[in-house]
Amino acid sequence: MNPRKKVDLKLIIVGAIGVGKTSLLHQYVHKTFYEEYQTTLGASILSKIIILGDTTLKLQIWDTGGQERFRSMVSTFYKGSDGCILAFDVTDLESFEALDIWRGDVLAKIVPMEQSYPMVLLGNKIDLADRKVPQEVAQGWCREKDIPYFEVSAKNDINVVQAFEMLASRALSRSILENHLTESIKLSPDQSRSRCC
Ligand SMILES: Nc1nc2c(ncn2[C@@H]2O[C@H](COP(=O)(O)OP(=O)(O)OP(=O)(O)O)[C@@H](O)[C@H]2O)c(=O)[nH]1
Repeated sequence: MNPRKKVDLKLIIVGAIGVGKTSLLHQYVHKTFYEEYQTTLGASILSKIIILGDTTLKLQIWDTGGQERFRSMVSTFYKGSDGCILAFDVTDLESFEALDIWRGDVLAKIVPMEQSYPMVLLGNKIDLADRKVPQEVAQGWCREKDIPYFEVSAKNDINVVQAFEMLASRALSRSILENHLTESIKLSPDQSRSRCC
């Protein structure tokens, strides 16, 4: 039997203050949820190992604070990431309206292959009654950008695993493609020599 391939991926979770980024990550990694709110100062990292097909993936997930005063500082953590979870709170219209800015900040740090950089959008807190952002509006935003959309609840553990693992799977495909391209570039000088001599 072939041993499983091992791949390390760096993922980030980004969005406005208080939308539930830390809660989503804790629900995904530790299956826990805390009602009390403790803002993230800068960034923190959690890891999780998962198996996708014939690959063991070590996910290193960077949780970034959504406070405006940290925006420029946290954007330095986006570099080298393999994929991004954008999050907003379905009961907080401002957090949805800020998504273009968060997305722009992330893409500004991603080189090369910006076009294929994997993102997913999570509309969190769907367990609450006072929704302000209709599902169709969020779906429309995603359709334009070709980003998958998940309605989630960190509190009730709705769709959390599905969303993280969709991103992990897309990030893995992109990383395989990038490695493949890098290998072909490394090979090409020898190949051209063997052709001419
Ligand atoms: N009802 C409900 N509350 C949630 C949910 N997710 C998070 N919360 C609450 O929302 C508050 C903020 O959650 P955090 O996970 O700290 O939010 P954050 O986006 O990491 O916040 P910053 O680090 O300040 O940017 C906390 O009181 C959480 O308990 C959810 O799915 N449903």
